[in-house]
Amino acid sequence: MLTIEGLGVSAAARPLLRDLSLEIAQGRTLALVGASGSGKSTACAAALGVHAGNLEVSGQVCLDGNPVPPDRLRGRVVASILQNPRSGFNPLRTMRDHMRETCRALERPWAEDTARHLLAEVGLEDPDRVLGLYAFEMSGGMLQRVAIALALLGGAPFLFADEPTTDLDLVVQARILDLLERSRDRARLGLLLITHDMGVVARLADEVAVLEAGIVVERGPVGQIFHAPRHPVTRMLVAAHLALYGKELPA
Ligand SMILES: Nc1ncnc2c1ncn2[C@@H]1O[C@H](COP(=O)(O)OP(=O)(O)OP(=O)(O)O)[C@@H](O)[C@H]1O
Repeated sequence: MLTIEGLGVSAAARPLLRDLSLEIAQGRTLALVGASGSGKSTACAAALGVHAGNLEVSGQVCLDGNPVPPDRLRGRVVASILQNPRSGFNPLRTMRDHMRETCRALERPWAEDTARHLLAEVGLEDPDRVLGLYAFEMSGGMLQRVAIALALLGGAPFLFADEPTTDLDLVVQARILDLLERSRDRARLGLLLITHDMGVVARLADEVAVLEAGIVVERGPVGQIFHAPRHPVTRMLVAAHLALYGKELPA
């Protein structure tokens, strides 16, 4: 069990996130949802110690009750898919170099077959060609998919995925959600899914926490969140989702 305990983030004494506590179990998906600017990405980055330098962070992340510093968490315990994938790639290195380096950093043997298989699983045709490409030769959606393959390559027991499917077309999106679901069910991956897309939440989440202005305002099992949302923000998110299907939230 991975627990985020009392995570607080502030910028120049302005609080962006207050006392966030979450539990992520292996084989389960916790969705952290909220409107744009509610603090979802800040929470994810701060929990992993990859936040901007001007932010002050308090709180801790524990694995089975034991605090783990962010540098020991990243990669080995928690893989991550963060927003803006292009910034995560070295322009002078090929995708093969990135995948090999990930294995080396995690002290895992480099297996090109596994890399190829994962690239095919995220829907990249011709994995051999992709392995030889540089970031500037690839679209944002392709890079997003390589970032997902890289996250799964290390075999960490937990994954923090910040809007993993946002820039992808619907066919690829469905494929990635299937892959995450399979990884969760077969490898017992514990997934923290950060999104504002309630369709993705409905598809993958077991539990949901709703963030507004850096505070969790509602949490519960996914069925309860969709069928009996209480907080106005939750109701707004669910109503917006239902409206896509021409449905309304009961009063
Ligand atoms: N380094 C920073 N310095 C100051 N304020 C910041 C910093 N990073 C984020 N913020 C502020 O924190 C708040 C939360 O931003 P965050 O990106 O976490 O929201 P979000 O819920 O992930 O939004 P989105 O869905 O649009 O990605 C915003 O008001 C943002 O302007």
